[in-house]
Amino acid sequence: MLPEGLYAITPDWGDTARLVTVTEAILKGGCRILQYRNKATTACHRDEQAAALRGLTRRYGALLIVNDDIELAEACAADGVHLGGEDGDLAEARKRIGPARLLGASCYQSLDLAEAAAGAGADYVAFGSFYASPTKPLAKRADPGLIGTAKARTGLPVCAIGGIDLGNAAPLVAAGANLLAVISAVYNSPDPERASRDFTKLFETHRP
Ligand SMILES: Cc1ncc(COP(=O)(O)OP(=O)(O)O)c(N)n1
Ligand SMILES: Cc1ncsc1CCOP(=O)(O)O
Ligand SMILES: [Mg+2]
Repeated sequence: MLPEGLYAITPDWGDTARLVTVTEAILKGGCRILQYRNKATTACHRDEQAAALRGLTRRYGALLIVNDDIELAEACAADGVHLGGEDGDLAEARKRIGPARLLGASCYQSLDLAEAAAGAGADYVAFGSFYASPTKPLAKRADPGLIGTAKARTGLPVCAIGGIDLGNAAPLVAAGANLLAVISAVYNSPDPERASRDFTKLFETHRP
């Protein structure tokens, strides 16, 4: 079962001790779904970081999703994998990971992609970037109106991503987003535990 709320995604940090410390603060704040994403290191270092985050997420009863890499998701016993448009065929991925692991799909600004992802066996569909993203400044923008339509058309939980912070997140939750995927506003916060708690509270106050 997919939780709702903050979906923290790791930044491209090389320092595993710092990554684990800040991630632990985010989990203490209430986040129950974490994506391991590091586009800037070696496969060997990714193995080490993913294993550390697997141990940590288990201690907090949180799900661990691995970005891009089914092999790594299986190797670290993650709960699932997130794939974008250039990360392989979703139906094949579903076959490979079996029914037990979660499959998330990037749909950018496209309802057609979301319907195809649902047909291929995705467990959630992600749209974005909703705002200017410090992590992916060139990502195209998505309209919040997509959220309700995608939920109605796919019947799947919808994740919003891209430039989301505590000042702009509420309308996305009010529009029906089940998950808010966030990198900068939690990992670069002066108080990541508090940021996580405040994102979590938004779901109590703004969920439709
Ligand atoms: C929850 C979530 N949504 C979207 C993405 C982006 O995936 P993708 O387009 O494959 O880009 P990269 O993250 O691989 O750069 C995501 N990772 N997670
Ligand atoms: C991976 C990804 N895909 C679209 S925007 C984005 C990055 C989100 O990071 P931030 O929360 O720092 O904008
Ligand atoms: Mg990807």
